[in-house]
Amino acid sequence: MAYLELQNVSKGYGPPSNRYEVLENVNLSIEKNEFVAVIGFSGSGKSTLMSLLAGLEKPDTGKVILDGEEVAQPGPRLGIMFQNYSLLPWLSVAGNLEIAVKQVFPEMPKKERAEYIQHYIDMVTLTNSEYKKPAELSGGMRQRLSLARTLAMKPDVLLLDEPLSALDAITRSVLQDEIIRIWEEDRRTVVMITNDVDEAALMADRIVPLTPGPSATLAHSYPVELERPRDRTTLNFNPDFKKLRHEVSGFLMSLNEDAKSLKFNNELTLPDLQPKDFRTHYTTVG
Ligand SMILES: Nc1ncnc2c1ncn2[C@@H]1O[C@H](COP(=O)(O)OP(=O)(O)OP(=O)(O)O)[C@@H](O)[C@H]1O
Repeated sequence: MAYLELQNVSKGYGPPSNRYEVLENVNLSIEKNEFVAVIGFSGSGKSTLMSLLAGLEKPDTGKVILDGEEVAQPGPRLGIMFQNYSLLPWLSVAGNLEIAVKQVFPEMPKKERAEYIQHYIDMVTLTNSEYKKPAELSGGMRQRLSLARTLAMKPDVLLLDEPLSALDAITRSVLQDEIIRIWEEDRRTVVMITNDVDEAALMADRIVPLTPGPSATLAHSYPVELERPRDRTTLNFNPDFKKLRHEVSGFLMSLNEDAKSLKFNNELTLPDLQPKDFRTHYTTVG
């Protein structure tokens, strides 16, 4: 039996007269300890998919199942890292971590908690920024803090919504390795959204494209059968990696073409009416 599952999930927004169907009939089965990368276009419904997995949104139809039980609300087993960071603005870097750690590990002694928090601050290279508030951090620093907070809570399932998108290439590589290390050591289950095929192939066991919206759905999976540990420096020369990248990118490009032609076909045809020349019908007053 799958560990985490989306069963025929559909979700839309708006009243029936003006409904926007974001996701339609989405099915996904994830094994325990699996690392799945979902890749898709902007606005296709990736964050909506994450919110459904996290129990923050309810599907209109279908079910989300974790470990045999329906996910009805958010809980500590499902840790989501949002794209918009959702940090508490009145708390420092350390404070944002502390409130999360206290919530999940209320019994942890104070000294151990301080060390634990420092470990995560160092991991995401925010050392010496412990007392800064979120408003004093750059976008990338906020993203790293948000990642540290999600990782420190040690949820069974890590739901990462484009966790590394705002980072420079070097920090991005460091944190990619860190996420892989945590996933391997702690044997978590990970669902990560990314728009980067190379990142997905480097990190995941499986890549699942999301088709463009409206009514987006998950396409067939691409298993990533590259040996671990994966070395980013040699991966570019690996024929299996090149083949996978070519296949996934080609599929995404074909989806994009389909989406464009869909939009073209959806263009409104206006009625063939000629405007009346009002001057010939009405005389002006005065
Ligand atoms: N609460 C909401 N109410 C109404 N429409 C919504 C709501 N949340 C999302 N949408 C719409 O659903 C669609 C998908 O949004 P979503 O944020 O899930 O996409 P995304 O793939 O994560 O986008 P991006 O890549 O730009 O972050 C968009 O058209 C968006 O406007």
